[in-house]
Amino acid sequence: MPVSRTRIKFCGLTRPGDVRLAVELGVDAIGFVFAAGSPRRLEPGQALALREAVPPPVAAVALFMDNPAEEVRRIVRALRPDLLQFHGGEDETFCRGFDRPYLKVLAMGQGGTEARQALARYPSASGFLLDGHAPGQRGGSGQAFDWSRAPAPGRPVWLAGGLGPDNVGRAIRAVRPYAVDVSSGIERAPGIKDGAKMQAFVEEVRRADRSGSE
Ligand SMILES: O=C(O)c1ccccc1N[C@@H]1O[C@H](COP(=O)(O)O)[C@@H](O)[C@H]1O
Repeated sequence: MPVSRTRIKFCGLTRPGDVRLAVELGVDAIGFVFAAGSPRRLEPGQALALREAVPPPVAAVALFMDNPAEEVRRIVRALRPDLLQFHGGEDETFCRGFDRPYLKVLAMGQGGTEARQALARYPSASGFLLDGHAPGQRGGSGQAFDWSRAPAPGRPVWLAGGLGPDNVGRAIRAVRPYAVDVSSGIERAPGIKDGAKMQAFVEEVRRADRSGSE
């Protein structure tokens, strides 16, 4: 039986060495944060240097949370990301206005969005990223949610929120997502990734993929 491969996205990288290691480990996507107030937010010059360290076919993802359209446009023009990720209250018209495929994030935390209704509001989304925070809160906080509430939208699901080497295997077996996304679970401090945790995360994903095909 063929091994189905769960894609991996590492997010919130701020150092070229972390980007290089992520590429060596074989991750599929690397996320750069432009959300205001985030400790992982990049300045434009820093972001360009990091983006240049992401070779095809690894995807560079630009993450926004209610940023003004003009700022998103400026970053898209300068960085040429492969994919956008919208974490805030952005509507469908906003999300599809930048000529790039995008993921819409659904806040799955307590009191969170009624996921099924939200899915229908974004027909142009390339996929949905399920995060553990409540609506209006920032992501990247390491909060998991009850995976049994994960919807099956018929479009790719990127599972996020509180994942790490210790629970990503269980998460994959519970949700069978297209991709898993991690930030704080592979960090030593916000924006400072930990090489051993990055490697352990990738190994656990591969292990879960192998066990799923047995
Ligand atoms: O990382 C941030 O600071 C951030 C800020 C605003 C919105 C989202 C943010 N992070 C993203 O949230 C998910 C889950 O992160 P975690 O693994 O639970 O720490 C991921 O996509 C982060 O990049």
